[in-house]
Parts: sequence; structure tokens; C-alpha cells
Amino acid sequence: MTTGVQTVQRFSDILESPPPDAALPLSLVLVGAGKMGGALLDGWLKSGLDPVRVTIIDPHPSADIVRIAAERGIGLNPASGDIGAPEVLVLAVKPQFLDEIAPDLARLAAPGTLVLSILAGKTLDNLSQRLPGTRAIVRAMPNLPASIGRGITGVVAASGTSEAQRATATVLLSGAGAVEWLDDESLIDALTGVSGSGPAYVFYLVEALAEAGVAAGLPAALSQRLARATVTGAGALLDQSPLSAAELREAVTSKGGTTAAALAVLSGENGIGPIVTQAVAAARRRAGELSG
Ligand SMILES: NC(=O)C1=CN([C@@H]2O[C@H](COP(=O)(O)OP(=O)(O)OC[C@H]3O[C@@H](n4cnc5c(N)ncnc54)[C@H](O)[C@@H]3O)[C@@H](O)[C@H]2O)C=CC1
Ligand SMILES: O=C(O)[C@@H]1CCC=N1
Repeated sequence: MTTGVQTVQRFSDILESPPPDAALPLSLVLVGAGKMGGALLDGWLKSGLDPVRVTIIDPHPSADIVRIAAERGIGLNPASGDIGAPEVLVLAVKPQFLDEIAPDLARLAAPGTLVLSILAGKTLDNLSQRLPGTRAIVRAMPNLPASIGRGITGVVAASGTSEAQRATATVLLSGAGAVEWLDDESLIDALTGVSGSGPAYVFYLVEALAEAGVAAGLPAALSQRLARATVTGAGALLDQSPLSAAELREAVTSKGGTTAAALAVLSGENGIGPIVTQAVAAARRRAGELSG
């Protein structure tokens, strides 16, 4: 095993960093409580946000959201006249719906309201044009492990966002995992290609590994268990170990052994490096297309 200088920051250490000293908002409206909006909501409630401060707008809430709202006293689809401009307005619908919902939402984005959008591709400028009532806008890109508090979110703010509002955004997003602030908005589409969409690549790897096992003669159910346990075990080791991914890879790879034979294929001309580079570029490009 290679034992180099231990400079790797483990993800669990990042998660354990204390959140900024900022208060949770006094009122929050969540627009779209699907997979990601629901995951963020879960994190806020676990962070101690008082449920009565939350209102959800979603014309097709899942049974889970309906149950949580009823159990915790969260307002779910109140009459629009009963919703005032909140301290924080979170947008978590599909990006393609922004144009449709923006006219109805504009009155909720009053001066002093922080708009927090997780819509892939939608730029700060675009959001600002659709919600002109406020200058405080934060664009964030979380990822699905947010649903267990193990996500990582990239964030960038419009210049009209105060320090206190940035701190509020950090506190809200910390409920979903680690938070990475960006100074340059143009980086967020690339970040989307790496961490926003990235969990899907890993799940696809599990599927591919399981299928490869079947092709190599394993029973399907066994191969699926092996593939899933291998990826979760490797992920947990990566999380807990001070070693880098490259060092851990070397720890598996015996000279002249089986792993070296497989890695010769994976590192080849048509191997995983060029393919993943193309995949991330495609995701980044698509985010740009969704921006309009
Ligand atoms: N799923 C993921 O891994 C990630 C998603 N995102 C972003 O999160 C946003 C939501 O994606 P998902 O949660 O995956 O989608 P989803 O389809 O699970 O959730 C969207 C929700 O919006 C609701 N909705 C539809 N029309 C609405 C309207 N007019 N008003 C209010 N709510 C409405 C739907 O009923 C649904 O519950 C997207 O913009 C996506 O780019 C960002 C990072 C990761
Ligand atoms: O696929 C999408 O467009 C969203 C953004 C990142 C993950 N899911």
C-alpha cells in the first residue's frame, strides 16, 4: 500500500465543520417538493427549522409530503392569497417549469426575500429577470445524497445578496451535507456535471458491474449484491480513509494481478477517463441549454 503524506480531507470531516452562525429563516416557502425539494425539507426539519415556518407549494405532492405536512403542521398549498412574501423562497421545480410559474411567484419575491434556486442551468440573471422584486438570489446545485444528509452542494450568489442571506443559504443547504461556495457562476454548470449528476454515474456503474458479472457467469441476484456492496464498501472506505482515491486504487492493485489486468482496459484509449470526461462535458453543455 502507498502511504504518502496524508493531505486528503475526508468528507465526514467536512460535514462535521460547524455551520455558520446564522439563524434559520422565520418564514420559508418551498416551491416543488419532489425528490430534491423533499430532501432539502427533510434536512431543514432535522436542523431544527420550525415546521410552522414552512409553506409548500406543489400541485402534485407525494403521499410522503402530504403525510409529513399533516404530521408536522407544515402549510401545504394554502390559498395563494394566504401566502405572504417569505424570508426565503426556495425554487425546486424542474427548470422547464420556471417560465410557467414565475409570474405567480413574482409577488412572493419581495425586497428582503432571499430566492434560493436549485434549478439546473437557470442563471442568476435569468432568475433575476423573472423575479425582479428582490436582488437577493442564490443559485445552488445539490445532489441526491442530500436525502440522507450526505450531499454536496455548489452555491453562487447574486451581488445583491447580503452576507446574512449568504449565511442563511449556507445553514439551509448544510442540512443536505457539505456546501461549496463559488465566486464564479460559470463554474456551476461544470459542477453540475460532476456532483449534481454524478450520483447517477455511480449508480450506473453498479448496474454495469452487475451486468458484467452476469456476462462472466455469475447468477444475476448474486452479481447485483456483489456490485452494490462493492461500490458502497469502496465509498465508505474512501470516506473513512485518509488516503486519496489513487492511493486506495493502488492498494487494490497487485503487480501483475487481476486488478492490473482490468485497469489496463479501464485506462485504455476507450476507457473510463475519456468517457467520463465526455459525460461531464455533455451534462455541462445541457445545463447551458437549460439556462434560457
Ligand atoms: N434529482 C436530483 O438529483 C437533482 C435535482 N436538481 C434540481 O432540482 C429540481 C427538481 O428536481 P427533482 O426534485 O429531481 O424533480 P421532481 O420531479 O422529483 O420534483 C419536482 C416537483 O415539482 C412539482 N411541481 C410541478 N409543477 C409545479 C408547480 N407549478 N408549482 C410547484 N411545484 C410544481 C412536482 O409535483 C414535483 O413534486 C430541478 O430543477 C433539478 O434541476 C438539482 C440537483 C440534483
Ligand atoms: O438531471 C438533472 O437535470 C438534475 C440536475 C442534476 C441532477 N439532476
